[in-house]
Amino acid sequence: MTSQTRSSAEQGLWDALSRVNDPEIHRPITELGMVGELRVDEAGAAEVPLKLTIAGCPAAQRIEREVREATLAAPGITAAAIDVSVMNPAERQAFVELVRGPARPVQFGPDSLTRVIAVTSGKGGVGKSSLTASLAVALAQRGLSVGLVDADVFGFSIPGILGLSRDGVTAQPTRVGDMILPPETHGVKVISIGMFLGDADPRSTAVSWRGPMLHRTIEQFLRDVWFGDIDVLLLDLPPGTGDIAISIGQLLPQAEVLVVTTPQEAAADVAVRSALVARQTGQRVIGVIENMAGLAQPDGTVLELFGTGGGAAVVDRLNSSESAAGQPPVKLLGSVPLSPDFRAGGDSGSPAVLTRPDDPAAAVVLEIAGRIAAQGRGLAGKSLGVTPTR
Ligand SMILES: Nc1ncnc2c1ncn2[C@@H]1O[C@H](COP(=O)(O)OP(=O)(O)OP(=O)(O)O)[C@@H](O)[C@H]1O
Repeated sequence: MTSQTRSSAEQGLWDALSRVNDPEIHRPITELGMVGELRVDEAGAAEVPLKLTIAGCPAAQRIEREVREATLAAPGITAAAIDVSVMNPAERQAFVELVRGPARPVQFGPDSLTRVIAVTSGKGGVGKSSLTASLAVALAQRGLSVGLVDADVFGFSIPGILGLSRDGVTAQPTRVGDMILPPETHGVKVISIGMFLGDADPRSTAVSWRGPMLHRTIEQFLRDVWFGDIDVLLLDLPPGTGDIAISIGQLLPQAEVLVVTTPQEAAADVAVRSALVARQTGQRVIGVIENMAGLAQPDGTVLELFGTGGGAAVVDRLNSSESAAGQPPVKLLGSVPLSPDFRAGGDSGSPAVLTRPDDPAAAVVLEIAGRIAAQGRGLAGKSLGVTPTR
């Protein structure tokens, strides 16, 4: 049925339904082939065939409710019968191609306008995942559309920190054909290896893969997981200078890199090394974040549990290294103090940047997010697709 063959009541209903968005794709269901040939009889009774992408679609109830409400609110409609079915394979393939385009390139290549920021550290346990998740939420709160890839395949913790994994059960991505839609939480689209373990409990499941398998997994995350037009993609890398860091360098050479360290000298040493690997693969280090800095005591003194100066030391060494030639100077973006509430927010899946923005650690992370958002993406080396005129 086309707009020419619809009665005016049917056209009014179609227009009303075009204001209902698919909650995962964020586009009108009428554009996505999810509404079939609708009918309105002379008494104003409407029949709406609604096609869901897959059986058991997690958003099914919400879509059906919104379609019913929109139908009953359309001009002249007196009754609504919503006939829910599931797309056949050809319709599903058409849906995927409509959303993603016919080809399946690795997303976020050199011509993408999405800023890609990989977060790295030398040592484990310095708070890299907590900061990456909190920065993602803070950037989303500033109105940016944000994706987050948990590439820390051995130590994946992002689903837990963001409340997508509770009591051993982790949110699952929706699969439509070969397209994977990442779960969204606190405004961030998140994908993690922890979401691909089937029924295994992520708390007690080890992922022990060699380099090629890791490379393929990251490549699949960037090819099959559909993030849409996002402003920023954050990647939580495993600590150190291993296979994943090198894969990211190959797959996303335009990625910018944030380095997380603690104030401790031993952490600073290895943090510098991980940043140098990133530079070797062509990535630009945009800043250093010092985490686990002094904890304020009730008597006003500050407990420097991990010493002081690690963040500044990493900045100095990166700026004085030979690899700094031709690079903009690296800055210390902030020093995040130790904070029991910040830790507790991550443990409970409710990041302190949302629930306790005045917490000293959360406040610094919010400030850093503001600084990163203000930097914008460097367009050096990027083809803008314009030809100079004389
Ligand atoms: N500023 C902070 N104050 C208090 N606790 C913190 C802070 N930052 C991180 N933590 C806590 O430290 C622990 C380690 O943090 P996290 O898992 O983010 O580190 P990581 O560097 O990603 O570790 P790995 O890479 O080894 O997985 C967590 O329990 C986290 O809640």
